[in-house]
Amino acid sequence: MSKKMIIAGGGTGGHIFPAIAIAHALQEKDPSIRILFVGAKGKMEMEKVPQAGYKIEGLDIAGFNRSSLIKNISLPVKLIKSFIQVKKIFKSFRPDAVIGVGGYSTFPVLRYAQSKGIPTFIHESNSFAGKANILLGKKATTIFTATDGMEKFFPAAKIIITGNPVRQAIASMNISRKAGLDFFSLPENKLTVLVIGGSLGAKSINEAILAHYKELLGAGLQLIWQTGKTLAKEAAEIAVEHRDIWAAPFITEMQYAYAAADIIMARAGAMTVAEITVAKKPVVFVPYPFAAEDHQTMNALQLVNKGAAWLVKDSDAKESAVAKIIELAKDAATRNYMAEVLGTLSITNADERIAGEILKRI
Ligand SMILES: CC(=O)N[C@H]1[C@@H](OP(=O)(O)OP(=O)(O)OC[C@H]2O[C@@H](n3ccc(=O)[nH]c3=O)[C@H](O)[C@@H]2O)O[C@H](CO)[C@@H](O)[C@@H]1O
Repeated sequence: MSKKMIIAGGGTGGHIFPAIAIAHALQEKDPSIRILFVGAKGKMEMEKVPQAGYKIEGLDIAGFNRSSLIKNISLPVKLIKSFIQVKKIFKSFRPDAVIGVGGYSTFPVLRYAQSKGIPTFIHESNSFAGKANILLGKKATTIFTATDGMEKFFPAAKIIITGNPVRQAIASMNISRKAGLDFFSLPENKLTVLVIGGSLGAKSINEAILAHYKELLGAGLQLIWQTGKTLAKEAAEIAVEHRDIWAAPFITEMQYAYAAADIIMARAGAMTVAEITVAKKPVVFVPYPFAAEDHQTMNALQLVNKGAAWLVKDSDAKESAVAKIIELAKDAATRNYMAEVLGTLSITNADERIAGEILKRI
């Protein structure tokens, strides 16, 4: 009998893309497996998961809004509604196992599975575990983590350190720099700076580029700029004026961006960090300072402490992030050193390992 699995989570790319990577790896190991994603209505997964070829159901769930408490009034109702939806989904799909990748839908789906004695698996991509995952970890079958030292959040015997599952299009790194640059219609003779604001974009990074892009161009650099939604219009206007700038709110084919890049400026979301180690491109991180427990700074420091990256604080971004990029562009020795260290940290088989460990246990 073919096995059936639910993958639950989403909200941002940092949860969706590793989930898709795990789904592909499961399917590769056992093509008869049936996979259903469960996400949150209106969130990015409702678009990205079907694009990757999988079915998804959306729950009416919402996250806890830290900035506006009043917006949480409808939360209990939504939670109850989503538990009813989850019950229905389980009744018709009858999963043999459930995988939680973090984000809105993870909690109700895994909680329900655990109450029914269905094996649950968690993937925690950050070096600081989220509250929902900590709670779910107690009854989970196995918890896959990106880094060591996670025993402070989860039962030690359940942890397997796999690293973060970078999707194969990026992990295989089989695109040349020229093919990457061609994709963005940029020439080969200039160093290329790739700016990644994370799946939702980064306001402070965009403001830094807007204020100083002329210095970047003046230093002979060209730019691939992923803006997210904020300031996307301004960026698009500048890109029309300047042939050396390519800008868009979202880059679907990130493998071309990594191939084209010589230097990266980025937020330090867990998957972005994992992908940069695979791409082995020198990087200046500007971590998002309001992520839970400042985990982006922790993600970035793991590379910075090894000499594989530089860090600019969000509050200094406008002032000095572009200057740091120009400094790095002039310093080939540091760039080479960073690339070398990044190579020693890269993990390209986490998807396969996670899939293998799950299949062993169900
Ligand atoms: C603000 C915030 O709380 N962000 C969190 C969120 O970030 P976010 O969703 O930005 O997460 P990550 O940096 O981990 O991953 C982004 C993913 O989106 C992809 N991508 C991004 C831009 C683009 O144009 N195209 C594209 O495909 C990247 O290749 C990557 O696979 O989830 C991460 C993983 O839990 C956390 O570490 C981050 O702290």
